[in-house]
Amino acid sequence: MKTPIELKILDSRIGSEFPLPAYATPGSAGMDLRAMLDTATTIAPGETILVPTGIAVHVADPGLAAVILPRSGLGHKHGIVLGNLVGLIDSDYQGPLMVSCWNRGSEPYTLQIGDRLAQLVFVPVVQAAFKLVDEFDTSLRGEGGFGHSGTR
Ligand SMILES: O=c1ccn([C@H]2C[C@H](O)[C@@H](COP(=O)(O)OP(=O)(O)OP(=O)(O)O)O2)c(=O)[nH]1
Ligand SMILES: [Mg+2]
Repeated sequence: MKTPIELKILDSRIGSEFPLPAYATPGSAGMDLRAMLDTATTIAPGETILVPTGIAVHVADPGLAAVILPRSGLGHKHGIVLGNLVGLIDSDYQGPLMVSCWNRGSEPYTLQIGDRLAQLVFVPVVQAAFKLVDEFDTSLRGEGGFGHSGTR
C-alpha cells in the first residue's frame, strides 16, 4: 500500500519526454530524479551546481519527510554526489525540488538533459519535544563515543 504524495509538474518535459519519478522495482526504496537542464552541462572537478528536477512535492504529513540521496554508481564511479551530502525535504516545503550536484572527482562530468542524477526516498519522522533534566538515568555507554570502543 503506497502513500499518496502530491506532486506538481514544473517542467512539461516531465510526463512527456521523461517519465515521472517511479520505483524501478517492487523493492526499490528510492525513485530517481532527473536533471531537467536547458542544455547538457559539464561539472568541473570540485564544482557544485544546482540542478532543477522539474517537479515539486508537498509531503504535507509532519510524520514524513523526503531525503535526496546520491546514486551509488554516479558517486562511486564518477564522483558525482550531493553538495549538501544529503538533501532533506521538509513536509511543508512546496517549492521546486532541487539537487545540489557536486563533482568531488578529478575528471569533468557532463550531465545530459534528463539524466537520472539522484534519488528521492520518503522516510518516517518523529518530531521530538525536549524535556529538560539535570541528570540522565545511567546507560551502558554513558558518555563514551567517537570511537571509544575501538575498531576490533
Ligand atoms: O537537496 C535539497 C535540500 C533541500 N531542498 C528544499 C526542501 C527543503 O525543505 C528546503 C530547505 O532545506 P533545508 O532546511 O535543508 O535548508 P536550509 O538551508 O536550512 O534552508 P531553510 O532556511 O529554507 O530551511 O529546501 C531541496 O529542494 N533540495
Ligand atoms: Mg532549514
